[in-house]
Amino acid sequence: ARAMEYVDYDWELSADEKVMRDAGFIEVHQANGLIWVKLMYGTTDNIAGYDLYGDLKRAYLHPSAALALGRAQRLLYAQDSTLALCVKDAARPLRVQQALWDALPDPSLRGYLANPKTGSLHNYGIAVDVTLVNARTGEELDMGCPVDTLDAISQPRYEQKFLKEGKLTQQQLDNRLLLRSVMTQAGFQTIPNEWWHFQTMNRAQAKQASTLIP
Ligand SMILES: C[C@@H](N)C(=O)N[C@H](C)C(=O)O
Ligand SMILES: [Zn+2]
Repeated sequence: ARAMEYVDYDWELSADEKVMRDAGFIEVHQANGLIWVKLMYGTTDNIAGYDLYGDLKRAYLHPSAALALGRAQRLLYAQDSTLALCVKDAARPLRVQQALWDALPDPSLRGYLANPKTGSLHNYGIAVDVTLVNARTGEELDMGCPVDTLDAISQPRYEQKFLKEGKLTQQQLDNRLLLRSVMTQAGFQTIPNEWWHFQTMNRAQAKQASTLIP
């Protein structure tokens, strides 16, 4: 056997990525290479206002969510090949969940974030925050508000009301509905508070099936 076959590529992975890989998580581009990834907590443009990820640059998910995301991208491509999914967050270490919780300006906003005491499905690699982009340029479609807008305008349960009040346009709602359609057909569940958040199982199932990333 040639020496190259024994090269260990661990040095390419950050400490978080090694933990995620050892937990059996899959990097989303292995599920589908057309998916865009722009991890919002790896920039300063997020609800905490600082970079929470450092050298964690790639998006990982538990296989149930990674494979479903690959299916969603294929469904989207079949429907409109000019669009692509864009992952804004995927597996998220628990310490980042705590940092987000601590950075929330107002306790009344905690409906938009899972309590780190119980853990988020993101901490198990079971949840993904995702939007639609132009497949060529990566420009995000108008969903009526950006991902992680901590306001009622983000909540799918109020969309019809906001449409009637003129606070959401039909095009913005159609964009959300297209995203929701491909994600749910692919096997994801929605939540009532956030148009961008999707998950493949509940917390009890996640505790059985997956690993909490510390
Ligand atoms: C903060 C937002 N991106 C998010 O992920 N919220 C859900 C509810 C979570 O923390 O699991
Ligand atoms: Zn989420």
